[in-house]
Parts: sequence; structure tokens; C-alpha cells
Amino acid sequence: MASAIGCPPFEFSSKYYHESENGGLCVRQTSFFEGKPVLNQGVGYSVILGFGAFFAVFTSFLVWLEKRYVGSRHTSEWFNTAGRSVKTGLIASVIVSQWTWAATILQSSNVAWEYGVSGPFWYASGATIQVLLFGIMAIEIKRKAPHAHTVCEIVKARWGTSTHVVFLFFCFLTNIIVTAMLLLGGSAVVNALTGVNIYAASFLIPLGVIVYTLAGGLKATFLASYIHSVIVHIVLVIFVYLVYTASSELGSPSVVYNRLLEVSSKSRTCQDPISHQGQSCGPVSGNHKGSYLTMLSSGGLVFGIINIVGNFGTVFVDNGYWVSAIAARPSSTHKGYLLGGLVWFAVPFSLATSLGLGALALDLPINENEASRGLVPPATAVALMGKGGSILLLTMLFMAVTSAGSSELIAVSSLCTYDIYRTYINPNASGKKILKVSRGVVLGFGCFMGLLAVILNKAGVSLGWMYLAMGVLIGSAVLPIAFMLLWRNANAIGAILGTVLGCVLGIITWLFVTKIEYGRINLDTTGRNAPMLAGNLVSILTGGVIHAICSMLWPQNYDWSTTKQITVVEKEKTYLPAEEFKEEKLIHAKAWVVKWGIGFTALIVILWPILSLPAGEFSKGYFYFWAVIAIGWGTVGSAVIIVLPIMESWETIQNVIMGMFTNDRLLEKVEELNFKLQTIIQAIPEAERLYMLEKGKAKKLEASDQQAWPIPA
Ligand SMILES: NC(N)=O
Repeated sequence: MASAIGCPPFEFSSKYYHESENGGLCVRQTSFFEGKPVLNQGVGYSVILGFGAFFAVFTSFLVWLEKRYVGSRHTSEWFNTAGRSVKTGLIASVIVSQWTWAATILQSSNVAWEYGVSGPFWYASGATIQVLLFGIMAIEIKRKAPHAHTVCEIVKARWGTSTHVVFLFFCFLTNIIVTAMLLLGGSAVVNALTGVNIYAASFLIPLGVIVYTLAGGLKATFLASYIHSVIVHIVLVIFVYLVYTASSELGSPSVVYNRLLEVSSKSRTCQDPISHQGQSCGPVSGNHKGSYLTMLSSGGLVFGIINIVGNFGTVFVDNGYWVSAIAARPSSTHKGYLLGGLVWFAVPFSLATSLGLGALALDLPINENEASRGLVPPATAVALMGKGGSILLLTMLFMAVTSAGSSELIAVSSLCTYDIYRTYINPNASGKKILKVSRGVVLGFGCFMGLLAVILNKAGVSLGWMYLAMGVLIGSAVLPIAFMLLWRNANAIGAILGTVLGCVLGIITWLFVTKIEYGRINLDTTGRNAPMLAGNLVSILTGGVIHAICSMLWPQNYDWSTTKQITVVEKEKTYLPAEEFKEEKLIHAKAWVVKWGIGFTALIVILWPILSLPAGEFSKGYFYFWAVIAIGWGTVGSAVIIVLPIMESWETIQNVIMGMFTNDRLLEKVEELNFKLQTIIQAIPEAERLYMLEKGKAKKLEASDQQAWPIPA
């Protein structure tokens, strides 16, 4: 039971308090980790290097199996687009792992620790809607630029060289920001939990990723992403159930609820040394009744708005999402993005509702510096499970950082290859040359990733600061990039002016508000909510408004003819039915994703928060319901993302297993025969037409046979 002035204030957190030697004062531990790692360095190096090596070998092996037994040809097109035939489940799983950053795991719990229940909600909803809405762009790529490899290729085809250069700059900036956040979060947690040198961690984490991305390109990152997603979701489910059902310290929504009321109670004494500046203690400023159990939180809402703006930038301006859309088969694109978004919602929401609120409910002595470095969830994991918890958290984080990192590698590699090398240096580059350049960039950017993290760590930039600042820097490019595929009158000059001026005005506003509010400009003051909110909003809105005004004054009236003329490097034989590419089908898919994408967006950023406002400070029953949603969403989402890709690819998996256990020589012959036939078909287009015709007839015959002679149950 809590005591207002006793020491310790709560029995359940007594180990974090002691009485001072001289005056009998109650002293709270100044930080949770106290600079002492929970695990030894050997474990840290084993996780980084062991998992890195395992995934490098295993993923390369999977790619080899696919080449050998499924017959994929490893051309430059395949390296950069995975054959443009990836199905819904795998696309959804790729989106989930690509969008699960270190920040998703760490920063979401940080905002739970700062604002209570509203933090995880705003983190999750404010970063899900971009993925849902990007489904619209994804289907538009299929309609308007079916052979593109990157977003900037489309920019160049529509608006020319100057705009191309501007957007290349913003796309690279996005990749650099995302990569920096991955490594800042990853290296901070590895360092805090294992004591591995933070600079060594920054260089070693990307190592395994570079190897498998080099070996297998986009398909390798997709396969690895699936495995990473599975691991992330298994650990997620373990933590959620631990906090709300299994742990002896918490173990039920009711205990968490009572503890959250106790730790924020008005009667709690929070003066130094019973609690220190920057630690959670007593009522929360800006929250209704100072409670952690309310959606009426001004801090939570401001974070939510900044989160929405910043994440529009890191989806729409990150070439990685365009590459995934390009890789998807047309009938899977929109469904993959919608499913991916809905499943991803659970990662920050369920995890931070468990580990973030868990940190508060355990009254952990986490300080502000630890929280902004992303150390809230590791602290809860350690408090609840000891070393086991830290290993699980470390594993989850490593999976998130490496899979999102590999997607960034491919995103940068395809920009350098197609938008710089093929566009400005060697327009007639052969497939072999393109492949070589792609691999060179993967290696180069992989090494640069490590260097970047070292520089940022040295400069004292934290994950939390970077996360809030990203929208100021790249938000201005969001609306112009969306207009590119959605608005025929959007023009080039507006795109350039909007993007550049929006960014400059966003930065000026950000610094100006910092100066006015806090009197000085430094990493601490620029990272506060008010300047970040102002900078983020000015950047995204000015970018869009300037582009819209210019386009209304000088409309382009474009018909997407030049974007449709973007060419592939090697003509690949597609195994997809012609039906997949039909305009009516794509328009139908677009209507579907517009309806569901906008519908779910309205549900999770407008309806849900509005409906939860009348609850004020949650009652125990309301919190129970909230926790059940977090547990249920996490469980169902995890099941879907683990099982669906396997179900969809079951035939391919069977083929590979059969191939592995049957006569290799026979397979080699079939492969050779297949290759010869492909060559003949490519040389004689008429042969392909006849083949498709016969195949269609055979399918129809088979279907009618089945109707006439149904197979008995
Ligand atoms: N991907 C994010 N915003 O966690």
C-alpha cells in the first residue's frame, strides 16, 4: 500500500529506494540501469554476430533454394523488384517488418511512460494510417508506372531533371534519417543491456544485413523480413501476456490499473531525493486529473500530431515503400498494405500498453535520459524477467533493426542504381552492370550506416529527438509526392517550390519557436513538443499548399504517358495471368483500398479517440476492455502475419521440399528445358499468345470437369 512520506513509498518498488546514511532521508535510485549492463559483453557480441551470421547464411540459402527449385533467374530486375509478383501475405509481413523500427519498440513505450494510455494509442494510430493510405499510391503505381523501379524514376518521367534532383535529395535524406534512428536505438539498447561499446555495436549490427542483401537483393530481404516478423511477433505476444496475465509482479489489468492510480496519486511526495528531476512521479502534467489512465492528455495529443506528420514523411518519401509496392503482384498490392498496416498497429499499441505502462506500474526509477534513449521497454523486461527478459528484448530489437535496415539498403541501392547510374551515367547499362552497381551501393551504404550512427552518438542526438524532428525535415515532400500520382494538374515548379520552401520554412519555424519559448537553441530545447509541433505542421502544410497553388495557376494536365514508358532493363517472363494487369481490375482495387484505407483511417484517428474521451479517467472496467483490445489485437495480428505467408506459398514450399528430395539431375534437365522454352517464347511472341490461349482453355476444361464430377467430401 502506498504511504505518502514513508520509505519506500510503495512496497512493490522498495528495491529502488534506500534510506540515506546521514539524515534518514528516503532516496530513490537515480536511474534504472545505473550504467551497469544486465548481460555480459559475450552475450551482446553473440547476439549481434551470431544472429547476423545465421541470417546471412540462412537467407542466402533460401534464395539459393528458390533459384534452384522454383526457377527464379537472378537478374538485376529480380534483385531490385523481386519479380513484381509477391503475394499479399508476404507483402503484409514485409510492410510490418519494414515499418517496425527500433523506435516502434522503444519510443512507443517512452510515450506510454510520459503520457500513459494515450501514448501507445497515438504512436500506433498516428503511424498506421500512412501505411493504409499508401495502399492507394501502391495501386496507382501499377496503373500509371508499371515498369518503374523507384519513386524518383516516376518523378523524372513526369516532371523532368530539376524536380528529379530535388526529390532524390529528400528521398536520400529520409533513408539517412530512418537508418540513423534504427542504429541509434539499436546501439543504445545493446550498450545498456550488454555493455558492448556503442560504436562497435553501430558498426556490427548492419554487418549480417549487408551480407544477405548482397547475396539475394530484394527477395532476400523479403524472406528475412518474414522470419524477423515471426520472431518480433512471438516476443510481442510473450511480453503482452506476461504483463497482463502471467507475471507475479503485475499479471492482470486490475493490478496494472491500481498501480497506475497509486504512482500518479496527488498525495505522493516527489521532492528530491525521494524522486529526482525527470523521473516519473505523481500526477502527469497536461493529463486529465494528472492520471495515466486517460485519453484527455495534451502531451499525448501533441505527440500524436507530430507523429502523424513525421510518419507521412517516412512512408511516402521513403523509396523502400515504393519498392515494396513495385515488387507486389497487382492483385496483392492494396490488400498487402492494408493488412500490413492493421497488423503493425499491434506492435506499438500492444507492446507499449504492456511494457511502457508496465514500467510505470512497477515504479521503475527510469530517468529522462534513459527514456529518450529508448530504454523504457528493456527496463520493464529486465524488471519482470531478469536476464531472460533482456535477451528476449535484445532479440526482438535486433530483428527490427536488421529487417528495417535491409529495406533501407535496398531503397538506397535502387535509387543510386536507377536514378543516378542508369539515368545520368550509363543509360544503356546492361543487367549485369546494374546488378554490380546495386551490390556496390549495398556495401557502401551499409558501411556508411555504421559511420552515421557513430557521428550521431558523438553529437549526443537521441532516438527521441530524431523521431520528433523527422517530419520537419522531410514532411514538405509528402503532398507533392502524393500529387504526382493522384493529380493530373500538379506541376513541376510547384513540386520544387513546395518541397524546398516547405522544408526551409519548417526549420525556421521550429528554431524560431524554440528561441521564443525557451530563450536558447540546443538539442534539449529543440526537442520539446511545442517547437516540434510548429515545425512539423508548417513543413507538411506549406509544402502541399505551395504546390497546390502553383498547380492551380499553371496546371500541367498530364496523362501519365511518360511514366508508362519507363523501361525495364531485362525483359522478364511474367507468370502472372494477363487478368492481373487489366485496367478495370486495377480501378476496382483502387476503389477498394480508398474505401477501406480512408475508413480505417477515420476509425483509428478520429472515431476511436473521440469515443474514448467521455470516459475521462478510465474506470477499472474500461481499462480492462482497453487491455483486452491490446492483447487481442496483438494475438490475432501475430497469428495472421505468421500463418498467411506460409499458406499462400504452400505450393512453392512443397515444390522446394520435393526438389530437395528428388533427383537433382532430372531437375537440372527440366530447368534447362524450361530455359530453352522461355528463350523460344521470347523470340516468337505469337508462341506465347498461343500458349496462354491453350492454358486458359485447359483451365476452363478442368473447372467444368470438376463441376460435372465434384470430388466427394
Ligand atoms: N515506424 C514507426 N514510426 O515506428
